[in-house]
Amino acid sequence: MTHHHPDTGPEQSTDLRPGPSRRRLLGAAGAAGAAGLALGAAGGALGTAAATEPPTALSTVGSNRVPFRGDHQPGIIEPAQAHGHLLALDLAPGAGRKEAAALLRRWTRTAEALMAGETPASRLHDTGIALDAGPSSLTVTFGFGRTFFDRTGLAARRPSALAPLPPFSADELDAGRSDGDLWVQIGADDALVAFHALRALQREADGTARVRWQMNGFNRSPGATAAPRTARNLMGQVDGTNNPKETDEDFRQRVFVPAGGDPEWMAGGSYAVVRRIRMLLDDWERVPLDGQEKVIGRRKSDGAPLSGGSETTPVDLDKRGPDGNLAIAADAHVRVTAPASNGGAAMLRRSFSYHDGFRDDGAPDAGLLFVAWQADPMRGFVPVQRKLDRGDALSRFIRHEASALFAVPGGARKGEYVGQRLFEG
Ligand SMILES: C=CC1=C(C)c2cc3[nH]c(cc4nc(cc5[nH]c(cc1n2)c(C)c5CCC(=O)O)C(CCC(=O)O)=C4C)c(C)c3C=C
Ligand SMILES: [Fe+2]
Repeated sequence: MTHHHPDTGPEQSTDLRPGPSRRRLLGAAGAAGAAGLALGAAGGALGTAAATEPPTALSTVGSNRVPFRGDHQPGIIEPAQAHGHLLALDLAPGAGRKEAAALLRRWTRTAEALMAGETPASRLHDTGIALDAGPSSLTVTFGFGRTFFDRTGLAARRPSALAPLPPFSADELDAGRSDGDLWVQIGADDALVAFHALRALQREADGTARVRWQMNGFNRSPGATAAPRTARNLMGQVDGTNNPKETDEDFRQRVFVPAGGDPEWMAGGSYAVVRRIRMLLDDWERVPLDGQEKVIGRRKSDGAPLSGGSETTPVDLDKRGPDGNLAIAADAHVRVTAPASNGGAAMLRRSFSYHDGFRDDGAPDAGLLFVAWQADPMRGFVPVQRKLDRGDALSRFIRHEASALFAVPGGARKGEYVGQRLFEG
């Protein structure tokens, strides 16, 4: 059971998560049922000594739990968490199909335990980093890069959708921070829970796969705004508004590979395009507000389209102002990226911001760990990026510095490990 708010951006569904807080609250307050809940919540007001109180219940942030098993892997349609780690690994020399399958088995067991808020099976060696914390909406997602299939003798099963992304003229890609045999995406609303998972999973790869690159990202913390809202990126824009919605008729078709699709082992899976996009914030922040809004085609304060209405009002690309000019400029980012401008191409964007300090030139090394999900990159990211590459207004303020594409298989069903249908199908 996973949910995505029907009308709003990635950050908006703290109240829609499966089983918010109840499980932990009951655990904390003993077996007192609803009375325990009330006691747990009102404990402070009773003013009694801590020693005689049941332990204070975890807040909803810690207690939120995302199910690991299902048709799709977690970490795709759930709201992006406050903390993210992206990890790409290459198989070690000598590691092949058998070792890779064993790794996916270990990873599956550990990811399932961690997402349930349990200590992993190798608890004797657990680092203890996440002790005291609940699952905190932890999700772990696994993917395979193009090179994985050669190294494991599985080239015949490589999806054609994993063909290398075409080069784009504005690319300034760092090969060392691009691609990779294996990919792990970790998200959690607590930084220690996220790092704990990163460390546990990386250690389990010891001897089988080595870290190729690793990136850290973040989003707004749940509860930081008075009411749930779409998150902002580091340019200050409301970002995620016009994502495909789970309630859209074609949502699944756009995001997930159908059963009977090609290859069959990818049924229920999706393709993740990962781009590290640095923002030229010094240049951006010099642009006056109305200029910034023109670049995107939406108002900065509330994300409403410049064609009128509120954040969720559909964008009217034909609307003209009293001066006869297009309300949303010809090169505005939302016009260039709209499905209507790209033969219907669409993707589910689920990104993290990043900040890695300052560069030698004094500029912030900050931007977007752009993660886009789609059933087929040729009907999602590729046509849209081709169009952006020809120069939308935003291109002047960003640099694509790393790129990767991963096949993310469907969710593990009961008794299965992630990717089992690839290895054993
Ligand atoms: C190739 C795909 C895309 C890249 C790369 C990309 C980079 C990028 N985008 C923003 C900020 C915003 N993007 C917005 C909308 C939007 N962006 C894409 C695609 C890419 N963006 C799409 C498909 C859309 C939706 C278009 C539509 O149908 O309306 C918005 C507006 C709010 C929203 O709908 O999310 C913002 C803001 C940045 C900063 C960035 C690179 C750093
Ligand atoms: Fe965008």
